[in-house]
Amino acid sequence: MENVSTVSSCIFKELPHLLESWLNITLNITSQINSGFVNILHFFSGGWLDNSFEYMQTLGRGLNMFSVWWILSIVLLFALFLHLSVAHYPTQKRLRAFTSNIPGPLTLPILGNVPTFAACNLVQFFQKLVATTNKYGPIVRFWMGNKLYIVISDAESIESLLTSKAMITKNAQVSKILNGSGITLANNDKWKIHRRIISSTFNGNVLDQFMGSFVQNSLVLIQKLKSLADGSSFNIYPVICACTLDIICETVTGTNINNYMEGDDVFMKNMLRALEKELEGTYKKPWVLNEWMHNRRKGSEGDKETFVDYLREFIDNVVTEKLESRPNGFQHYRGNLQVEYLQWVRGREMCLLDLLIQDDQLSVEEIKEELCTLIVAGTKVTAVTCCFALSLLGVYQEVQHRVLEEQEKIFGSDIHRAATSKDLSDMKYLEQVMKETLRLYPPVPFLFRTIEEDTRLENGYILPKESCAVVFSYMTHRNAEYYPDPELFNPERFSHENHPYAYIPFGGGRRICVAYKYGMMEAKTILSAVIRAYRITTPGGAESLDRNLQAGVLLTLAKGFNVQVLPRSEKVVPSVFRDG
Ligand code: HEM
Repeated sequence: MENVSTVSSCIFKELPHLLESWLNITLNITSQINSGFVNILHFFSGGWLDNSFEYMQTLGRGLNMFSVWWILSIVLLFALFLHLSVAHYPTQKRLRAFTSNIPGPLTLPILGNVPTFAACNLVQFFQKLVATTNKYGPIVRFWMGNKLYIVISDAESIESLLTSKAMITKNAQVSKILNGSGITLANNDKWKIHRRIISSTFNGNVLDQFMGSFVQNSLVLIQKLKSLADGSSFNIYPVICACTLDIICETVTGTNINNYMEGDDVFMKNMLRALEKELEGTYKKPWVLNEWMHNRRKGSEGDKETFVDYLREFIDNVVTEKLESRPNGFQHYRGNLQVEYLQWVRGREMCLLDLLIQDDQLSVEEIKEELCTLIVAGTKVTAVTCCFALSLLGVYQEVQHRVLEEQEKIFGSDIHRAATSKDLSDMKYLEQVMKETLRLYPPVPFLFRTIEEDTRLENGYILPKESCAVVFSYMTHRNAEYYPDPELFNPERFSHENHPYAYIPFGGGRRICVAYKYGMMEAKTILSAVIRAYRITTPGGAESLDRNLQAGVLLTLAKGFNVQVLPRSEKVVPSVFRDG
């Protein structure tokens, strides 16, 4: 009885919000009634509804199917409303009490702000989120169903959040999306141990050894671009992504995935598609947070499944081969063979897998899990970084010219010489260009954290336990307080110090990107090779970037990274490839 009265008083309070949101949702249901809604019902029912509809159609001869949909939708919504009101009311009440002073858009009970975003594609979603954050300020709350998200974009709050010892848990939703538990997703104790091991393997000496792979695969990229360099516009993202995939597979497992797949590009295609739309799923369908729903949904995600299956198969085979080809065979793994193993490995080019085996702290399964994680975490994000940088250089020709001048100064007459790690450290201006690119377009625009205990921020707001904090780095990076004239692409702006948490393209605190040095070196090597060989132009100009920004797990461009590429001169294309 008490529940019923508190629920009704809550509804009364929210009545104005309800009316506004109901209008939104009505429009949505109407527009999607013949496609999305049928799919959802079919998904829930596992097929029985198909038969029932045929039966209903017969029964309802003369009855308009549209009204049958309406009746069904109202009954379902009402049942859902009742169930969620009763089941989640105590938690909701607590969360609302804590966040009543946090600004945010009007919400509908049960659905919260879902209707605001439900009809959006990823570009519109991103634009709405930016507009809402601009309107409400550096801390904004959103209700997505019964889940509370608090979006934060000021450096002080971000610092207290990311450096907090209590809050290192990544959001459960992201874990479900990636279906994994490597260090990107693992929490607490497991994360601490694995993080320490992986970080120690990405040291300076090892990164120097990876230069060979960075350079070699960049040359393959230059060769691939040759057939596309006729001045016509094309999407450079898949070509760059193939390069970063080769690099990461080679440096992590010691095997070139292209050779392994023998030219089968299904893996690559699935990888480009996989995970792209995941965030859209999260904000449009908050019910995927539910364990049972998630398990039912898994089967329908063909691209992701295929990609992860391929990757796991690749890693299984590579690891088994590696262990079997070691001097004393697989059965001696975890024995005291480090010295002997090290001597064997030293005669060859080292990869991360060698180092993890040598380190002897992770089990074979754990090693496989981490390799998979690193490949997923490291491929697209570096490709997106390179693509944004090339697109910006294509817009700002004078900046591109300065980058080329710096390259010519470093490489002199031997412009095709393989870059070394010393060359990379001399590329100061290119580094500024990359930093400015990552400021304007951070490839990971959101960092999700589950709040495990009530936490007061510097500005007095409280992040309540069980809510999800979202660091919106894109907005932080475009805050005029930290970056005067923030929309301007100005590589020189990095000459002075700023608040450390006002620049977070690699995250920050304890979960800062474990491979940011690797990522910077790899991207620099690729960009240096491309700029030495080709002149880039971005046909749509700067507006074509901002207009098409879309936020999934990564920040990308909805219509692709379209550029025009022309060889600088015959002499600039490496001679080994001239007749290729
Ligand atoms: C320019 C390229 C890159 C950018 C912008 C980038 C960005 C990021 C960001 C923002 C995070 C933090 C996510 C969070 O706090 O929720 C992160 C974490 C991570 N990144 Fe990167 N990354 C890059 C390259 C790479 C590469 C090449 C690898 C693999 C070789 C990699 C592996 C990881 C891993 C494993 C984590 C999880 C660390 C943890 O949770 O302890 N990243 N990255």
